[in-house]
Amino acid sequence: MPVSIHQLGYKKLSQVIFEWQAADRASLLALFIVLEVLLHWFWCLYVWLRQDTYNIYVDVNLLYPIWLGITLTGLFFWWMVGHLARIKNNDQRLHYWQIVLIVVYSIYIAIVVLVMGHSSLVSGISLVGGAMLGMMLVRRSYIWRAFLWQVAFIIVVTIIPYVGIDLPNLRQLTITSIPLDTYSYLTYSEATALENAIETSLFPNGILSWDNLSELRRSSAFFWRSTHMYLALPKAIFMVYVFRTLLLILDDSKEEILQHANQDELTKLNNRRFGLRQMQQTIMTTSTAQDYSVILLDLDWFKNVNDTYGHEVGDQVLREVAQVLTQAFTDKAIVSRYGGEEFLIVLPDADHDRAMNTAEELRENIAQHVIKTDAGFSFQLTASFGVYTLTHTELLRIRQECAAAVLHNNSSSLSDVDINTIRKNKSTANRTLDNKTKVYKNKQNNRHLNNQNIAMPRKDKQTTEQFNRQQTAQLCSDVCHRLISTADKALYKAKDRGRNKVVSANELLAEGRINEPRYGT
Ligand SMILES: Nc1nc2c(ncn2[C@@H]2O[C@H](COP(=O)(O)OP(=O)(O)OP(=O)(O)O)[C@@H](O)[C@H]2O)c(=O)[nH]1
Repeated sequence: MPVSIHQLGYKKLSQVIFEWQAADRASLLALFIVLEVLLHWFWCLYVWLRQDTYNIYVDVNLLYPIWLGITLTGLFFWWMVGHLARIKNNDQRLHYWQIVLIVVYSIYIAIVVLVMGHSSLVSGISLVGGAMLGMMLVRRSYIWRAFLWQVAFIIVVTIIPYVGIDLPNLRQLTITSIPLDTYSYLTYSEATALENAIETSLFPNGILSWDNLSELRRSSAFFWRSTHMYLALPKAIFMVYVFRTLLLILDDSKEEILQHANQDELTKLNNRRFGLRQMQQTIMTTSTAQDYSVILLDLDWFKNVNDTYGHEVGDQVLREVAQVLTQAFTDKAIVSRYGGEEFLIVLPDADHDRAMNTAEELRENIAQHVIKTDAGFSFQLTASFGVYTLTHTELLRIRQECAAAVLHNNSSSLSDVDINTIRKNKSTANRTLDNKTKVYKNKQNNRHLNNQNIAMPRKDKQTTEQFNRQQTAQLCSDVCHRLISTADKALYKAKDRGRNKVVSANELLAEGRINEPRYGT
């Protein structure tokens, strides 16, 4: 079905560009060309209606064949709009007609550019805008070639008058007589206007006055500048609008890609990777005046749900439990799907009592939640919880241990890697650095130097910073895994004690039932 403007009103441009079939997009391009050709047609009509005024600027004899050509081109592209949509299932014919479309349009616009002025706004916009729009809608390789031909064409028509060949130009008339020695200083349009003015006896008593000449120059320039703006600006505005929309679409896609990368497809919670990354960030940035808690929960006998009601109902359960979790928390909590039927909740500002109460509430909410299947069954299920809280003093200690470990690893690594470079450049270094740099000479002193950050060569500094970042990230990840594994031990105990329970890892640690996790080493 041919594309209509009516349809365009309802379709988002993103759909037009990315979701339509190739034939529909080519058909849309033909429709845009029809609109452009229509603008040109109305220009011809306007000049023809007011030819008494404009015949001093416009070669009316040339206007007629051009107008006829514009009319035929318009009809051809109007036919193309429907034709391209009709052959959408035949790839070969579609490619053939795409080439025809581009070739005919290129020739058409080349003629328009030629007769309107190849150095005008029209040619600039046609060259760039036409190519951009074309690339969005039809095969890019065709448009690229057409674009190169257009560039070559503009170069040729710029050079050709200098080898004595006259090209048709609506703004130009053959000059048969010119009563001025200063002709060489006049532009084409001024000379043309002058010539026409003489022919139409514009000058009173055949006398040329500079006032008349200035008036002619102004009116001629105004007419042609208005013409170029009329022909070029709608296309320019449209192009910028399309480009802006395209960028918005790209922004949306980027956001969507990021969301997919960080989100669990089934539950729409954070996925494990993103949950861990956020946990790593909070562990180093959260205030050390607050305790830091993690809750790990695992659905009880979930395999039975799958076995009894099927995998789809299992999925439904996971989605509904995720909803229960999302509704229970504020922005600060990090809720993620940690594994199959396991969820991780990080509360970066909760002390142990609050974390235990939260887990208890969640346990009750899940146990009370009724799952209703499409097949008409309804059932409830429970979950077991392991909770572990780091007090703010422990958090501070871990951070200090991490920082110390980074420093330690950093200096030993530096002594292995960088000291060689430094020694190689010893003579230069000795010359350029002050006395303090001589501490580079042995490993011990090198460490001292690094701590003081004295006149380190730029590249070494960057390597050190990068190394520090990697070390910190690695240690954060290590700390997170140890926190989760401690909570997991409590979860295991909850399962052991009959499920549907909340067990505190801190209590297990105090009772000596599990080992103290070690961080930062
Ligand atoms: N429907 C569905 N099932 C999943 C998904 N991911 C994991 N599972 C299932 O979750 C079940 C986990 O079973 P188990 O690890 O034996 O644990 P359980 O049956 O919950 O028993 P306990 O944990 O000991 O209470 C397995 O049957 C997995 O196939 C998922 O995305 N969708």
